[in-house]
Amino acid sequence: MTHIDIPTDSEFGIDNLPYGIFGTPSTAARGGIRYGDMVIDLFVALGDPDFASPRLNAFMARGRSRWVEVREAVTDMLASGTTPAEAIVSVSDVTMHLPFEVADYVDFYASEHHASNIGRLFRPDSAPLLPNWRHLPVAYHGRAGTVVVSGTDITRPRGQRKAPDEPSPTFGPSRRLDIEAEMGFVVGVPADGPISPDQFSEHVFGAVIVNDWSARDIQAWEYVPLGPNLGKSFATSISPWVVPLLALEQARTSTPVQDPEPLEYLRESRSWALDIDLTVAWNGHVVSRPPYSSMYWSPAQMLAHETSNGATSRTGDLFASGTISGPEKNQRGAFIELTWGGSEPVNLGSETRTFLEDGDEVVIAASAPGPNGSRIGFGDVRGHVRGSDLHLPN
Ligand SMILES: O=C(O)/C=C/C(=O)CC(=O)CC(=O)O
Ligand SMILES: [Ca+2]
Ligand SMILES: [Mg+2]
Repeated sequence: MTHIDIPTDSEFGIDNLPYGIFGTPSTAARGGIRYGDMVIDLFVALGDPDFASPRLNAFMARGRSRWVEVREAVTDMLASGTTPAEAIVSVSDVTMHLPFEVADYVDFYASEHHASNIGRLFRPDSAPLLPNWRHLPVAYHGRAGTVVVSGTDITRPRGQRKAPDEPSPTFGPSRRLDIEAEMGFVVGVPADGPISPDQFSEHVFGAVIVNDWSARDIQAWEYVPLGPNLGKSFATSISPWVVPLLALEQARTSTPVQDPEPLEYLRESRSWALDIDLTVAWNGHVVSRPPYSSMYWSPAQMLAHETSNGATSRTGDLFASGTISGPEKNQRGAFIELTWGGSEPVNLGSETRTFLEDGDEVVIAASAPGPNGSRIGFGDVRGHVRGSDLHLPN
């Protein structure tokens, strides 16, 4: 039995306890909880076979009463110094894996600042926000099978690109590869129909950071009228630690005033808007600090909308917020906004950038307020851009 000491200001303290899938050179991938700079092997510590699995899906499907039970058992174990020594692994000795099998992946567009900026850049001749935007959380279906864990290299996608001044498209590596800093939410308990905003915490297990890589040249040419496809489907990265909703009580806040008042099925009795601060670092330089609290639609409203037509939900369904951009320039969560379509390069020390170059690395980190002045860390999601090495079709 071991008492684990961690720094009092750790973002992975007793009030956080996020879940992930870790492996070591001697153990296969399985479920663990992060505490300070340690990972607690939950299969060894609790003997629960759900944690012998290389994905969290079985545990996530158990539901809220089991989530509370395990959280309490781990909290008691850590507080009483009774963690079995053989269940404690240093984070520096583990490889983190994709935490859950992604069932479906839907990406929203819930930031008014992002939607207005993108509207101006993509559709300069129309009003920046389309007429539906304040009535429903706009979204598109992404590609679940290309959601990857933080640390996975991102190969520059190829595709059809056509700038407005080019007479016809060409095929080749994207010249405008971008990021999107977002938060994602994962469904634990399936549903056979609508999930009202007030049922959110019965179904949603937790949250991760998302980087929705986007090839703006491919996207701009392909997206009319059906929305993004190959410009985004090549990869979406998520952080390895799933912060349970149970750790986010102190982070709950309210959305900005929603005017017009949303239709009844989108109304929350207490909002699931969350106060989460993100940072975006490009080759080690922090270029943006997007505030999640500025999002117009809450995650409970997004899930309510996505299921409002009667569609079923599955364990592992991932839905992301959409790019998080605040009102200020240094709060924009995509480089296309930060550099205003590539016309205002950002400084990275001795270099400048508009879009991503091969070899670049992007790290998005996030944290939220916890009890008694503590911070709840999400860790980070990182990705390194590799040159395109796919064959060109003839
Ligand atoms: O407005 C458009 O045509 C496209 C918007 C996006 O690229 C946004 C998207 O993926 C959703 C988001 O991240 O907000
Ligand atoms: Ca996106
Ligand atoms: Mg993507």
